[in-house]
Amino acid sequence: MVLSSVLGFPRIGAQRELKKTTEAYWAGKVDIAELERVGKDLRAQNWAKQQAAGVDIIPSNDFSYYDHILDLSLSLNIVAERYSKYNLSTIDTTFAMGRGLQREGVDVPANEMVKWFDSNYHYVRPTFSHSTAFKLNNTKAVDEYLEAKAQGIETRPVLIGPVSLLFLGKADKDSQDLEPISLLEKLLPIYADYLAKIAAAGAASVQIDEPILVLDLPENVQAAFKTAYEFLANYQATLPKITIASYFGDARPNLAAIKGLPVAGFHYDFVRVPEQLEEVAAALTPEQTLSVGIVDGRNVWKADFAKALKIVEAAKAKIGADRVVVATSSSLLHTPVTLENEIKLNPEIKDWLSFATQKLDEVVIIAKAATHGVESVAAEFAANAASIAARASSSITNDPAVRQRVESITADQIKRKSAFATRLEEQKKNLNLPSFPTTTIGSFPQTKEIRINRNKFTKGEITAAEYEKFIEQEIAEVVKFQEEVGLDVLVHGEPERNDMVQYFGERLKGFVFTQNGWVQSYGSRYVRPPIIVGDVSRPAPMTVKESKFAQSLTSKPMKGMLTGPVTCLRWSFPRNDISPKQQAQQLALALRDEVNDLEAAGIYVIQVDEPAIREGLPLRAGAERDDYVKYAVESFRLSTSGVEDKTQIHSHFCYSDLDPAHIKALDADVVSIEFSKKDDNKYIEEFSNYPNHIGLGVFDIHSPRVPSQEELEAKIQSIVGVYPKENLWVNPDCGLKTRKWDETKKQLTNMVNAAKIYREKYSS
Ligand code: MET
Ligand SMILES: [Zn+2]
Repeated sequence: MVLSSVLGFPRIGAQRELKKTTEAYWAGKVDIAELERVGKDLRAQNWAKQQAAGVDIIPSNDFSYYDHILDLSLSLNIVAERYSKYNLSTIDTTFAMGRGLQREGVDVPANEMVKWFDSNYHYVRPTFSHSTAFKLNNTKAVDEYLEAKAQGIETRPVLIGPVSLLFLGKADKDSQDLEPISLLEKLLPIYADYLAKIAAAGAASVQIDEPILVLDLPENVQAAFKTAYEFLANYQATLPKITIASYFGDARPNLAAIKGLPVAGFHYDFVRVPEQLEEVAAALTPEQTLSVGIVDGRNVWKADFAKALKIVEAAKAKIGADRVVVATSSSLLHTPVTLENEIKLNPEIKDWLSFATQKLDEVVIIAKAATHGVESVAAEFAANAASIAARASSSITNDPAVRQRVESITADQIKRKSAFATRLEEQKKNLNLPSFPTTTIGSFPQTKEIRINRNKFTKGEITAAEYEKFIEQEIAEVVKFQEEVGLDVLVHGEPERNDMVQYFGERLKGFVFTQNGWVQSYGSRYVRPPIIVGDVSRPAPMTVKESKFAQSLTSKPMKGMLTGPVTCLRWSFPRNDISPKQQAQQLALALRDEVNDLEAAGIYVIQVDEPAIREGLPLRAGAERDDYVKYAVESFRLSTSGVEDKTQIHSHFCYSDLDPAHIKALDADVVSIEFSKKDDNKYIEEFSNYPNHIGLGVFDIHSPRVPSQEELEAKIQSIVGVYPKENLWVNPDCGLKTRKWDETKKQLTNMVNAAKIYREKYSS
């Protein structure tokens, strides 16, 4: 019998219940009991849903109020003294580590937050130091297992594995010489103890995620798998059966490191890399099971049942039905909760889609077909085949004019007219900026008022003219504020944008939108990625009106603000019927028209944000990665190279460890990079010979905390020591949309004043 399995389910709730309560808790509007009640409710619903769908292996401990990696850090006491010294409750420590905390007697910044592999989820990076003393602080996984059991549902707890936990963490400030993986032997007994408690509670098996198996790993990390899992196998107490889960890529290069480990089975992602079946199956011992991840945990398209079944059948043929499990490729955390409430979607397109809830059925149906034959689910298979065929032949997906334009892209289109040095001279004349110019990354606080008005407009309660007037007022306020505080390159504040990708998607042909398709990005920040269904083009200008209006209010340069082609692609659900490269090129051409239109309208500083460029980088070195870098860079250049030398192109990056070579290749005149939480010296040096101009973020915009002017001066000082000062800009890490106005005012005032100190210091 082939069992069905789910690696994790979205925890946010179909109506974003988790966000609403967490934010209410932060605002002091609900107490911890209410927060926990909502959490419990969500878990109960998710388990019940999976049970009702007939899923055999249902996960628990996939729930989190903020981030599941952070939760494990707390459970294992990976909590720096700067947090633990306040003796906050577990949940408040979690939030302090996730988002920083500043209130009476407490002032502590957040831990670094980084991309979860190549997804748009972010985890809070564990920080290890010589003084890290692992111990079991709580038994979250046990508690949630028992909670499900009390509901009559047997679950398989999920934990991040010890090797990945260490490897994905970093050395804390006070212990920069520490290599976290060296702590493995200290961590293992605590980890084993945790597993023993899970077994004692009655759990027969656990899913241990070791997602780093799809990365290029140093030898000592490869060797750590053997150390870890042999230790666990030999532990004095009984532990649950372990399935090691890998996802998002190719595990083959690390197969030697896990082959023969004393565990019950392995899970691999066959949506991403179906070719790995042969080798990973051959590496199993005769008792080990193979969990075949075949229903896409990362995208919204219906699984192709026939294609999926073929892979499952191939696995069966190799190792026998009883050792095969049909599973989601990864946790479903990365997909929206359900398609049921999408009443506005074009029914033709809706029929091509499958969200987390629908994917439960897919896993169950494919497992059934693998167990009892396709006849047992004949109707489901027939309907699926019809839907797959309908999409392949639909006119929605193909626009010959767009295809033609992509075909005719020339080398000249991906090159600015002159080299940077020449452009710089033109820009100096055109823009007349001081040294250490200050700017922001684009968005200003998205206030309740903005959201209310946008909602009213969407619902038709106010007219387009009324809404436009409201937006103009907002822009005017933001411009006025920036002039008062003394910023040099202004922005219009992006009040008209619900989201930096959605806004563009709504104005481009080829995208569709959901009403409730939210996916967690980090903490209580969720995004509703647009879905690219067809060839992309720009019917009309998208941002010119707002930027032009903003420029009319000030004599300072107004920065136009666009989301780059790769980011539009990465933060949407992409098509799986044409290549990502083709989609990026289509987007780049549409954006090129917009950039040129902005310039024609008198906007001479234009920022094209590419925060997602890093996350798209294939996880391993090799041809696929080289190819990505090439088309990602070319798409950016295609969108920005149509302008004159005097027009200054900015780009912006946040969240992740970037490769300076890739950023350099974009040839933007100015780049801004998230930086404030990177206190390690190596980051300061990383971009120090960057040839064009650069602004390293001086404060964390994810935190309500207001750094003092002195703190910001110290930040600038640390940069000035290493970088040519005439190349430097001063800016925050990223946009301010999630901040409150009072925080923003204080933060920017301190930032501008700190920059002025340096401007004076070096003027002569
Ligand atoms: C995630 S990058 C965000 C850039 C955008 N221009 C903003 O300021 O919001
Ligand atoms: Zn950003």
